[in-house]
Amino acid sequence: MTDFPPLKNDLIIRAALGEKTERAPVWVMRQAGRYLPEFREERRKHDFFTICRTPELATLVTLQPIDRYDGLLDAAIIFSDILVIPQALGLVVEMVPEKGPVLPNPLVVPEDIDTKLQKNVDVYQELGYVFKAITMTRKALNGRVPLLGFIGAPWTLMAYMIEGGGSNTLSKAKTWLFRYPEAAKRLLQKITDVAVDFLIGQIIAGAQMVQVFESWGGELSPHDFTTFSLPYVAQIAERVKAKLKLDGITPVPMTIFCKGSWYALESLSSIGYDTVSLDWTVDPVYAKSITKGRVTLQGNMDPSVLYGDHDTIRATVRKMLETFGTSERYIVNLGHGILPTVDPENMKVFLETVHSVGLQLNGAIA
Ligand SMILES: Cc1c2[nH]c(c1CCC(=O)O)Cc1[nH]c(c(CCC(=O)O)c1C)Cc1[nH]c(c(CCC(=O)O)c1C)Cc1[nH]c(c(C)c1CCC(=O)O)C2
Repeated sequence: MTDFPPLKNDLIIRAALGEKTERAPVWVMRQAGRYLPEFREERRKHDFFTICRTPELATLVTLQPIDRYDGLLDAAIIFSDILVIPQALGLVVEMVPEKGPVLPNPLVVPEDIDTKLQKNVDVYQELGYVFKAITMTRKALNGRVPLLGFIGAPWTLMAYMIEGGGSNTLSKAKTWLFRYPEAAKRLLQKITDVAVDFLIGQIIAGAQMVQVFESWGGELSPHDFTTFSLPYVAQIAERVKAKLKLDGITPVPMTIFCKGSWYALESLSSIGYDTVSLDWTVDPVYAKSITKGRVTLQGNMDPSVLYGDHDTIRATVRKMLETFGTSERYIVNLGHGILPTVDPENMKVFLETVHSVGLQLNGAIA
C-alpha cells in the first residue's frame, strides 16, 4: 500500500468504531456538488464523467468543500458516482444537465444480463481511474481529514440499469422482481461481485472509510427488502472485511445508507456494518432504541432545513445533537444529499453549529 501523510483528524473513524469523541464529527452527502459555485465552474468546463475519470479533476472537486469550509468538515468523499459500476459492467451512462443520469440502452429482458453485460469485470482495468483519484486525493488532503470511498448497493444499481435513469414508480425494475425473481437475483449477485472487488480496490487505494448507498431501499416492502436488498448489502460487508483480513489489510469502517428503509434498522445494525446512516423520516430516539448501541448512527437532518434561516438551522442542529448525543456512536450528516439550490453560507452555519454546540454539550467549553 502507498505511504500516506499521517492523519490529523480521526474523529469520524473513532466515532464509527464506537470510541469516545470530543464532539460529533460531521460531513455532508454530496458536499462536493452543484450548490458550490466553484463546482459549477468546473462543470461548465468538463462533462460530469470526465471529472470522475480524470484524477486531477476528481481531486480538485473533492477538495473544494474541504478548502471552503476549512477545518469544519471531518471527512472528504471521493468525487465519483454510484453509476460507474453499471458502466464497468458495459452499459452506457450519460449525465444530462437538469435531468440526471440516463442509460440509453438499459436491460429489458433477463437475457440482456448475458448479452448486454460483460461476463467478468476486472475492476482495476475498468475502474482503475477511481483508485488513482483516491490515491491522489488522499495525498492532496495531506492528513487533514479521512477520505471516504463509496459504492451504490445492488438493488439501487439494478433499478437504474433496468429503468434507464430515474423513475417515480420503478415499475420496470419491479417487474423483474415479481416476474423474473431468479433473473433479478442473478443480476443482483453479478453487481454484488463487482461491488465487493471495487470497494476492496478503493480501500487498498487509500479510502479510510466507505459507504454503501441503497438510495432506493425505501421503494421495497419490508419483505421484498429482505429478499432483494438485505442479503446483498450483508454480503458486501462480510466479503469485503473477510478478504481484507485474509490479505493482512486492516478493514476500514463501513457505513450502510438505505434511504426509506426505517423498518429494517434492526437488521441493518446486525450485518457487519459499523455505521448506519438514517434519512430524516427516522426518529433518533427510535433509531437509538432499536439499534442498541451496536452501530454508530449517522444523519439525519432534513436537507431542506438548509433553506431555513440561520436561527432555524442552529435550533435544528442543537435538537439533533441533544437527541443523538455528541460523544459516542454519532456522526452528523443530512438525511440525504445537500440540494443544489442551497446557499453555501447556510451550510457553513450548519457546520459551525455542529462544532460549537457539540463541544458545548460535551462540556469542553462552558
Ligand atoms: C442515487 C445516487 C447517484 N449518485 C450517488 C447516489 C447515491 C446518493 C443519493 O441517493 O443521492 C452518489 C454520489 N454522487 C456524487 C457523489 C460524490 C461525492 C459527494 O457526496 O460529494 C456521490 C456520493 C456526485 C454527483 N452525482 C451527480 C451530481 C450532479 C450532476 C452534475 O454535476 O450535473 C453530483 C455532484 C449526478 C447524479 N448521480 C445520481 C443522480 C440521481 C444524479 C442526478 C441528481 C443530482 O444531480 O443530484 C446517481
